[in-house]
Amino acid sequence: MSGLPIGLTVAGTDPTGGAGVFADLKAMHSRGVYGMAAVTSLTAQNTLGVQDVYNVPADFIDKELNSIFSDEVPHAMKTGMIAEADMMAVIAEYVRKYNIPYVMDPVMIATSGDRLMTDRSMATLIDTLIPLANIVTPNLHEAESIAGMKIQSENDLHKALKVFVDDMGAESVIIKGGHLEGDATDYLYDGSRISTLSASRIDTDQTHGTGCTFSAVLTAELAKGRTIEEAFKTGKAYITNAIQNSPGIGKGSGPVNHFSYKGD
Ligand SMILES: Nc1ncnc2c1ncn2[C@@H]1O[C@H](COP(=O)(O)OP(=O)(O)OP(=O)(O)O)[C@@H](O)[C@H]1O
Ligand SMILES: Cc1ncc(COP(=O)(O)O)c(N)n1
Repeated sequence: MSGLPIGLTVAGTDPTGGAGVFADLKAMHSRGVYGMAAVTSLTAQNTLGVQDVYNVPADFIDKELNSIFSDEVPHAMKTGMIAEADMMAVIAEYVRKYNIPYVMDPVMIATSGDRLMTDRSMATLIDTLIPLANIVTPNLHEAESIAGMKIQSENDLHKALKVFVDDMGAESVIIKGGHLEGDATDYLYDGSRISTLSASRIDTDQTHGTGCTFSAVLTAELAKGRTIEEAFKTGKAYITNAIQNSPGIGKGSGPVNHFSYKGD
């Protein structure tokens, strides 16, 4: 039994380290959390886009997770890119069995526009993973696809938040406002109230992996035993700072700075 908090990410790779499991591990490390990673897909991608994807077979993902959980049970976990329904079913078994805090980032389309999840997996995502999640973290487009509605107003946004928790059974949801007009405002709903955190929009295209990084910080904070609300505050402060200090890597939409945030 480790004295160090342990966070697990179950997601795809980005060999340039801006998104996916490598970004998650950096974010967890910088929050003082020991990171573990089970890989769902290998991608050939960079800051310009996704060139190819190689899916890890579901039975091998099962072996990765069995290796981890039979040896040491992490204190919290997240999922990111999960391309296919059979992979989701395998991962859901471990979330159910070990019942550790679980952050579900429903990665569907990369910033570059490339698809990272098949359409036919949507029903499984809704039926098996979302009900197990302590926090679901869709961006605006993912929230529209999952809730099955257009979000064009504050009222729509409130309705969509409620679909995730009241109808689908997640403990809480954060709809991220990276793709809203105006300020970058994120909305948390926990079944009883809606709260928001806002940051001035930073005028930049250096946002590759913001969603992955944000959900990894939430996972790290839950691994330390923090509440959802505390994790949300840290996640928002961390990602705003990380975008502000982006290192300018690559020729396209570059990654954020995983090491610049120095808050508690
Ligand atoms: N230009 C920006 N200025 C300030 N905050 C931003 C900006 N873009 C995104 N964010 C913040 O970053 C976090 C991730 O939000 P976003 O909506 O970009 O998620 P995402 O689309 O899943 O990310 P990704 O780019 O990884 O797909 C949120 O807290 C959001 O408010
Ligand atoms: C392996 C992997 N997981 C997630 C994303 C989404 O991140 P982004 O939308 O910022 O490209 C990605 N590009 N690659």
